[in-house]
Amino acid sequence: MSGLLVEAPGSGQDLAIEVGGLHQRYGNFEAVRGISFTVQRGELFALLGTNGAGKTTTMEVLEGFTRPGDGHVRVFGLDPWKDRRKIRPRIGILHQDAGFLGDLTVQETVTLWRGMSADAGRATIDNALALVGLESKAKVKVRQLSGGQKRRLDLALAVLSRPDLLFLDEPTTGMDPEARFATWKVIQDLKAQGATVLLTTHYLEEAERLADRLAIMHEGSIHTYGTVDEVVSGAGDQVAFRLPMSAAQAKERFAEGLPFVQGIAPIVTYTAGGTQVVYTLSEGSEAARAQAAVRSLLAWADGVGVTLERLEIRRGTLEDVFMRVVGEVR
Ligand SMILES: Nc1ncnc2c1ncn2[C@@H]1O[C@H](COP(=O)(O)OP(=O)(O)OP(=O)(O)O)[C@@H](O)[C@H]1O
Repeated sequence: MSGLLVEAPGSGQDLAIEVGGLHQRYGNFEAVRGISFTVQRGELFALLGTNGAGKTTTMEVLEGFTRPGDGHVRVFGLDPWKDRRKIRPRIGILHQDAGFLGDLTVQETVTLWRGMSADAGRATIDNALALVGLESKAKVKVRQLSGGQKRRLDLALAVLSRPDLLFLDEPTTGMDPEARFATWKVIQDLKAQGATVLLTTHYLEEAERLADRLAIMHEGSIHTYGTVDEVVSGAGDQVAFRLPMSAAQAKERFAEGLPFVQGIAPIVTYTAGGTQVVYTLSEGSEAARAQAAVRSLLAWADGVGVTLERLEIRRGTLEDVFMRVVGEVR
């Protein structure tokens, strides 16, 4: 499904990023295989995907570090490679690995960075450190920071010049839940002040919390995209319950297996406390369908004389969609 156009609601000058049919190669290897998407100004767009899907490669083209291969790429209407001098002052970049000098303190690092920044006047060092909660570490050497603290320093540098467009490549990797939450708040605040954000992450919850729209990439192609609600609605509802018995007891009792519901086989997981059974109803299923599934399961349970514990109808999750995308193309 490469070459899908992921259109932002706006167009033309509302767009911060336009990518159309981008192909990107490393020698004979095609890392990006004809992807298309747009990001509207002020929007937060998340690129999700498996390891090696091509997310960082795409970011590097948009950041002006790599010459685009085939296809159309624009950042604020300009060519990110040819016009990188014009674009650079307007963007902030958080790389996966910034490569700090370990002997410098946090404050010295930010000072050095600020000296190289094209628009240094827009933020003070104290502000930048306060923004990411590193004020108390100003005099600490970078090599003494924890992994999550280094990631926060990365973010301070990326936002130092208050950029119009932020590229955040896995911004919360290595952070504890509290630091991750604080970082989400920083990103939301920057967005509220008008920044456009292109984010990559392996944390699906992060995308669910932050993204206006997202795309799931795998092996160089975009396989699904849309708002979080649009993407999640493709997951289908699930009907789930627990049987109060061990795997051995369940196998003995239901020698012929658990029933199919609407032609769908259950996914059965045995745990110490019981047996979890889940049916994923097809894409776009309606409440009536889930209700009919529950009815037939209750009839089956009455027939075999078993209690369905914690019986529920639940909405599919982004994780379900992600696993299906990855599973389908394997
Ligand atoms: N400089 C390079 N030379 C050759 N191959 C490369 C180079 N950089 C990346 N690749 C390959 O291109 C593919 C895409 O890599 P990329 O870093 O863009 O993926 P990603 O989606 O960011 O992955 P991850 O989530 O693991 O960071 C991978 O198969 C990777 O091995």
